[in-house]
Amino acid sequence: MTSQELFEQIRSKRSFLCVGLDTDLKKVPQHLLAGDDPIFEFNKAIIDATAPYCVSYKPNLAFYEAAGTKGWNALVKTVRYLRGHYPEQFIIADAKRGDIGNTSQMYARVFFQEMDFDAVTLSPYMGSDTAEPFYSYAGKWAVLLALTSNASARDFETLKLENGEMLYERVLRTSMDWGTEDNTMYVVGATQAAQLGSVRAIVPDHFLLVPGVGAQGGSLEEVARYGMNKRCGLLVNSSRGIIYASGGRDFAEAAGHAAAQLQSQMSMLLQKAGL
Ligand SMILES: O=c1ccn([C@@H]2O[C@H](COP(=O)(O)O)[C@@H](O)[C@H]2O)c(=O)[nH]1
Repeated sequence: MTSQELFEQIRSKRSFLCVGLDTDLKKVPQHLLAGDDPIFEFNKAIIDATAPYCVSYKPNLAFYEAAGTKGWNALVKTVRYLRGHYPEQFIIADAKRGDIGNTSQMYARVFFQEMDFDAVTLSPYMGSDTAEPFYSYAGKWAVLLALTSNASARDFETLKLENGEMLYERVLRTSMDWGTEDNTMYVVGATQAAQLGSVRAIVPDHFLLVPGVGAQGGSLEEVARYGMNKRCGLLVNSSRGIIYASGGRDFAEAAGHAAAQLQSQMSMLLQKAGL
């Protein structure tokens, strides 16, 4: 998918919502646990309930890997289900990978060839050769961690370098030449909205993946105010706030309701920006 196609999806659905599929067996409603594949059944119900209100899904790999072989199989089925039933959705593997070149080639093959994700999150800190293999797949995206949503982001990401720029700013400046606006996105936490102006000064046209609204307390309005560009340029993720809106039999309906509420706010923000 190109950035223009993603923008067209955002405009037509009046939403820049990315639903996080952080499916934890301990939080899956009791009545699903007796089935053969509770993780997939949970995801399928969440997807069917939320798809009208979002343009993207982001399974976080940790939740699937933690469930072993069953978790991995459920992830494969989830991606296939999305591709088969909702081909317009942009699917992000939140895997935070990145390793020496030949190992990164294997990661790229898993996520882009074996599983057909659109994008993978990467840690850029080992340098350009760790991201390069991901760029050899046409139409696929690298989503580089820039300024993350957690409080300890300040341990390294906001450290000042010798010329006064912060480390995450150097990451943006250096890595913007690794790819293009059609295959590179950056992760910036919603809890870091005050820094979005500096981010946009460096990467005005790139898409940003913004986690941290909902459970982490980030403000959607502030993210839009400081981060939106002329083609929206934002995918705002919410995971727990949507998929665990209810822990009962009505979990999917409640998730649909939570997603619809965010979509309605996003629609107003898009309108306000003239998009
Ligand atoms: O800076 C980051 C990078 C990734 N994440 C991930 O996004 C979701 C957020 O989940 P919520 O339940 O909506 O808080 C989760 O998968 C994180 O690992 C992030 O939060 N911050």
